[in-house]
Amino acid sequence: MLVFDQVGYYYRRGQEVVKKVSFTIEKGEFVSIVGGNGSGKSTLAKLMNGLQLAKQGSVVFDKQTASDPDQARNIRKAIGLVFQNPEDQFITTNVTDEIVFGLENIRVPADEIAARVRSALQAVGLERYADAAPHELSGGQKQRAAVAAVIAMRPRFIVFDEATSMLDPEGRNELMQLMQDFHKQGITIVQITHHMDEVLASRRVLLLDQSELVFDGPPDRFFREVPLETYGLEQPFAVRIGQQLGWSGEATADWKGRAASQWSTE
Ligand SMILES: Nc1ncnc2c1ncn2[C@@H]1O[C@H](COP(=O)(O)OP(=O)(O)OP(=O)(O)O)[C@@H](O)[C@H]1O
Repeated sequence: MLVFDQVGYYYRRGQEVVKKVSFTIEKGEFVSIVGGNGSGKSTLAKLMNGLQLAKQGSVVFDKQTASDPDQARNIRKAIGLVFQNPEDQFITTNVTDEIVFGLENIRVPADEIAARVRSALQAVGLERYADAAPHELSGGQKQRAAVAAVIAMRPRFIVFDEATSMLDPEGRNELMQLMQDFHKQGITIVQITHHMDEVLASRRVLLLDQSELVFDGPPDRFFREVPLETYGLEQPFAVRIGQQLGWSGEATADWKGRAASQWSTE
């Protein structure tokens, strides 16, 4: 569905920030992308939806090639991006206008817009905040408004780029729950995260290190095989607590399972 083939990218010639990265993400997957600071995760997110174009290799989504400007427009419509700071995403002065702006941009017919706004607000639980200004919202609500603007465009695929990182625990939980809900509805989810607890909600982990893809596999293998500290990553909270309390690997594994089931779709 989304195919990266030997993708390379640099902002300045000679300083590659994505090096020969290849992977395929199938429809309906829930994937985490992790890696240390500056390893190239955000650049990868922008390459996914055609915001940036590969300098080497190719990015193809459902037979649309990102290097073709017309096809890139289709990719941008199909793949939504949610960023770290919802403040950066607000362009208008209230929640409804924000959603409408995106819909007009992709030329949704005028008679369809009101219904799309309603269902997007409902999806994120912000029906009562349709007329609110961004400063009237909490951090979590702002991020949910940003998600509403993306979901209203009916994307088939959403990339969350450290979207939980500025939220308090309640806001994080709400956003993780939304990701799970969208995933259940068949939307492909990619989350970029520094929180290893959040990785447990996904089914597959891609690890970037110094611009290269160095691991691609399920979370249980990731936590078993990858020396996280080497890559500037921390063990999930439950695992750290288990270690500090001197629990056995078995007990820790059990806690990992319980932490995962918090967000599990099964
Ligand atoms: N607009 C830009 N112009 C020049 N260099 C950039 C630009 N954006 C990112 N970089 C550089 O590209 C490299 C990869 O950055 P990127 O933001 O993709 O990494 P990241 O893994 O998302 O980092 P973090 O976890 O810190 O957000 C870094 O060295 C960064 O400084």
